[in-house]
Amino acid sequence: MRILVVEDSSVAARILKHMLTHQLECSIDVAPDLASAAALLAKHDYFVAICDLNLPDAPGGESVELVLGNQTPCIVLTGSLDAQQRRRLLQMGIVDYVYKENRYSYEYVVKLIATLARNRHTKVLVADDSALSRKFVRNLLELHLFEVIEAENGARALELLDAVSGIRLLIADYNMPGIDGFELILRAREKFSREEMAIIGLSNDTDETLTARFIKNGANDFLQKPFVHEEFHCRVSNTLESLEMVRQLWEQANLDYLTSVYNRRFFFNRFSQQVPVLGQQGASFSLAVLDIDFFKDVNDKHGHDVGDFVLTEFASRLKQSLGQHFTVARFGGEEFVVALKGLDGKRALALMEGFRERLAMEPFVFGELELRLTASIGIVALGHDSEETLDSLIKQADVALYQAKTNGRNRCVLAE
Ligand SMILES: Nc1nc2c(ncn2[C@@H]2O[C@H](COP(=O)(O)OP(=O)(O)OP(=O)(O)O)[C@@H](O)[C@H]2O)c(=O)[nH]1
Repeated sequence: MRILVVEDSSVAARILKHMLTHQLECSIDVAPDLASAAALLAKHDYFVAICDLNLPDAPGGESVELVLGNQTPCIVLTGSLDAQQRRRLLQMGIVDYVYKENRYSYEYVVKLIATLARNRHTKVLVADDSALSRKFVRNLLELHLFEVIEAENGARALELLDAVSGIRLLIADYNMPGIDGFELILRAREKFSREEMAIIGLSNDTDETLTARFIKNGANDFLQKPFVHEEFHCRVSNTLESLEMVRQLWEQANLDYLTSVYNRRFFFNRFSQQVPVLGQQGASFSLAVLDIDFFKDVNDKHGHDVGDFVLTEFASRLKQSLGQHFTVARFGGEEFVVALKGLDGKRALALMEGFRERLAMEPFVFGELELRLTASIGIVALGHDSEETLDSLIKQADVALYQAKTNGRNRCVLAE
């Protein structure tokens, strides 16, 4: 990521350069005047430019015109701004303006650029029956580099939520024919939790109970139309920041810290209620417990770093070959578990045999080191009309695993 700082004060430019390079992965060019800014813009593509409004050879904000004319997103740095200048800059299409007041101003700039970099990969769905209103919201979102998708009514928004993966924010207008904003939010929340997608409601209705109703229906925030540029962006970025925090908390609670596959807690939450139901239904379900052979030797001979690498690589191979269809978890140490929903014992055994064989053939490479490793695997299938629980299945798979170990390791054993 390359950033242009157009700033005649060498102190301000130095502070910005220091903060940006330390906190973001980027390279910085500094232009102390308009002429050098023009030369740099002609030479490089910039992710964003930070522009001082008054330069010695451009006292009237010409640097902003130059940057925007070059299709580069522009953040304005200024000592002061009157209402007219503010309106003019926003109309010109700057990303934001920041007062050069104290170090927090510079921190704000760094945070804003980090947010812009994230926004490029963030999909936002705008559902509004008014084409004008949709365009206005789209323009504001695109200024902050979001990927925008539009829906002209609630039904279309629901279709798009199904068809397009990874939508992180839904902005829903209240007054829409057919499915209105409330119903859209209720139905969207049936599919997407608060960890997966944030929702902001919009309305030009003056009913003062709307905010509470939107939020009670599952929205994260609400904006009354007409709203100003700054309020819109603050609400959107606060909402997405909370979404990110919730996601991080969820990951800390449910993913294994070393390998990033699911942890024991997630696995039990997902399957302890499902297993008895599947048993009563007579559905096919198997469970495999995997344990790397002689893993202690890896730690003892090559150190914990290599041991950690082996665990991470093992988890990644397991996830790559099975994770798309089945749930892979690390229960602790070098023990992994896979829930094979839809597979009876015979098919589960064939699948795990395939994984075991590939594992044994492909060495683990860590720098100069090449390690040939194998795993022992215990498998159990849920019996028809059984009254099994997840705990009892794990115990049986553990017994099968023990047999695999005592029979010579590097093998799969299916529990009788
Ligand atoms: N590097 C690393 N080692 C771990 C971690 N968790 C557990 N271990 C080590 O894993 C080893 C487990 O070894 P054992 O259970 O004795 O089994 P083994 O050497 O794999 O032998 P078999 O299972 O009988 O083939 C122990 O040395 C633990 O210290 C971890 O997160 N990182």
